[in-house]
Formats: sequence, C-alpha cells, structure tokens
Amino acid sequence: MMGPPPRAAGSGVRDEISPLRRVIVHRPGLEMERLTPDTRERFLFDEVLWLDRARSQHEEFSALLRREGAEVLELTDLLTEVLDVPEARAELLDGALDEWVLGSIAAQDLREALADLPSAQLVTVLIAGITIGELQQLGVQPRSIVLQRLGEQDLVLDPLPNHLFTRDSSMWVGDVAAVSPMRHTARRRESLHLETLYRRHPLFTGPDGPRRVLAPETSKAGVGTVEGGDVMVLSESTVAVGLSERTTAVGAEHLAAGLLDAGVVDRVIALALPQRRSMMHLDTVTTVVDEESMVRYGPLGQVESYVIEKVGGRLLSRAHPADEMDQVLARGMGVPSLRVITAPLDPYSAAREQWDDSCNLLALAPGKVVAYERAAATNDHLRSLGIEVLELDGDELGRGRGGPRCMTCPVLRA
Ligand SMILES: NC(=O)NCCC[C@H](N)C(=O)O
Repeated sequence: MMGPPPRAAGSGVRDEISPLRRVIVHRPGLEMERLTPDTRERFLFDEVLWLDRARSQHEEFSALLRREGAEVLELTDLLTEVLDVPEARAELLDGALDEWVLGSIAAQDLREALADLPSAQLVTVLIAGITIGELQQLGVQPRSIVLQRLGEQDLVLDPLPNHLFTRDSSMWVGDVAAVSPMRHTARRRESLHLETLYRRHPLFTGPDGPRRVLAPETSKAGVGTVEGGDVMVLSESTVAVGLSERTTAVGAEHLAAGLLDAGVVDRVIALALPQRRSMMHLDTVTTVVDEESMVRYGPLGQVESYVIEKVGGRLLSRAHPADEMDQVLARGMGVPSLRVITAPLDPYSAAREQWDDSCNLLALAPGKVVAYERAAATNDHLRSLGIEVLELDGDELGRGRGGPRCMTCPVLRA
C-alpha cells in the first residue's frame, strides 16, 4: 500500500496550475440523505443522491488526488479535531444555534444538549443537521413553541449538503485565506466552519497557516456576497472574480479591498457574467488549464470586465469593453495572449456538457487536469491539444451542479 505523500511545508496558492500539494475536500455523508424531492431545491441540488455511490466516487477522487501527490485534508476530520478546542466548540455552537432561526428557547435547549457531545458525534450534527426525533434521542424534549410546531421527522438544524463543494465557502489567495460571505442561507453555516478552522485548528494556527484570514461577518455583508467558485488566482499579481448569480459587485469590491490591503496581489479583475444557475460561478463556465490556456463554454464569449487596483492608497476601478476580456485576462496571467479552448460542439451538446461541469476542471499541474468522464467531447478536445485529462466517474457527485474544481479548496500549490 502506498503511504501518504510526504507533508509539504508552508501554505498558499499563487496560481491555478502549480502542482497541487494540499487540499481540503469533503466526503459526502448523512447530510445527503436529508435531500428529498421536497428539500433539494432549498438546498440547491437538482436531484437527490445515491449516497453509497457518491461516497465511492468521492473516495476515487481523493485517491486520485493522493496518487498525484496532494495531501488530502478531510473537512469532517478537521472539524472533529477543532471541536476539541473549547473556544472553537463554543464558536461553532454559537454559529449553528442562531436564536433568529431556532427561537430563543430551542437555541438554549440545544446548546445544553450539544455542548458536551463527543466531537465525532457533534460534527455529524453540525454537518448533517438534526431532526426533532434525533433531538429527543439526545434527551431534549421539544419545549419551545418553535419545536412543538414541528413533526418528529422535521429538521431543527438544516443539513449542509453543499459542504461537498469546498471551493466555495473559502479560498486561498497567496498566503491569505478568505472566508466567503455566501449568497444563499442554505450555505452560510459552511463559511462559519471554515472560519473557525482557519482561526483555531492547530494546522492553521501554526507555521502552515494563513498570514491573514479575511472573514466579513455575513450578517453585515448585506448584498456583498462572494463565493469561491468565482475567484481565480491568475498569477502572483492578479486575481479574477466573477460577478455572477452568487458574487455581487459589492462583494467583489470588498474582496478586492481586502486582498489589495493584505498586499497579496496588485490587481483584481471582475468579470460581468450572465446571472443564471447554469453559469452560477466563474468556474462553471471557464477554468485555467495551463500557463496560457483556459477552457471556456463557447456561448459565454467575452464579457465586460473591471480592473481594480490601488493607486496612491485609493481603490480605483477601470472598465473594459467585452471585446477586451481576453487581453485583460492574458495580462493577468502574465502571457502575451490567452489560448481559449472551446470544444467544437453544436449548441445543444455544448449546453448539455457545460451543465454537467465540462468546464469545471481542476488542474493538478500545468496541462494536467481532472474532469468528469461524461464530458467526453470536451475531454477529447483537450487531449487533442495536448492537455492530459484524468477522468472521474462523478455522475452522483455532480447532482448538485459542481465538478472537480468545485469539490476542492487548494491550500498549497507549489
Ligand atoms: N464552484 C461551484 O460551481 N460550486 C458548485 C456549487 C453547487 C451548489 N449546489 C450550489 O448551488 O451552490
């Protein structure tokens, strides 16, 4: 049996393609079993999942990442470990048990019931949620009005099935970790988990941790939302951010201000994407595959962009018309021109493959990517251009609309 790859020192992500060394992923668990025809839309899934198959596909994915030299950090393990730190446990419970969601009485009763639960059990509650029936098994009687109005199978605490997509709730830009103020309520607790990990887990408070954690309070963020799928580290100097269904202009400016203030990049490029679910994030329509190339969903074409920089201590943004997008991106990547890779498909096939994440590729190294097997035409086209494509059987994993890039949060590329 192959042992784990040797632990690489440091942390940080300075581009999209340097060899992937350390990455956070989430193995799907009980939270997926809370997805039903009635709840799936609220939880942002297009279908219900076959958990056993999803787990084995995810295990394949993690095994592939390990084989390729990455240290794979499991979110559940990290959270279980951090729950042993008293301040982290208190913070995570505070975040989960919101009086404005549960009501004051239930929040107080749940806190008492969960406070001393073993970490391995508590982590399941935090990720998979809890029903009235399960609460009763923990000895909590539904005393509050809110709980008494619910049935035994009803959820008191919602599950977080989208933890599978670790890309979105936080991101690393250089040695700065930014926690995302998420667009949808269904995903907001995910960010609280990541914030506590970055601030409290020994792995991240030590020398391999971030130099700075940017974490706007979601309640204060208002319309200023950002999701990691919209953020791409083009080079040491430049980050691209999609203005999308999820990331707003306010959010992008806020992120830019934080990154420029931390001195981690010189420039943030905001790209005005169409606002629709099929293109929910920038990485849903385009991803970087090597030093000069991005795969792109053809119908996206070029869109208007805005370059945000700091000049004389002031933030400035400069607008560029759509037909300059590729030049703006090339400059961000530090290359003379950008190679845009679009599979030669009729509009129907192109739309179908893109819906199944054909453009959501995870680069393991320059010119070497992981893709879903079902994106056959796009994968063949990439290969014909010399890109190495490692295929993953991910039909269950993709049911929430996310591909290999969405399922990873790189912590170290080197
Ligand atoms: N970066 C990504 O595109 N992530 C996929 C997120 C899918 C998730 N079900 C969502 O709607 O937020």
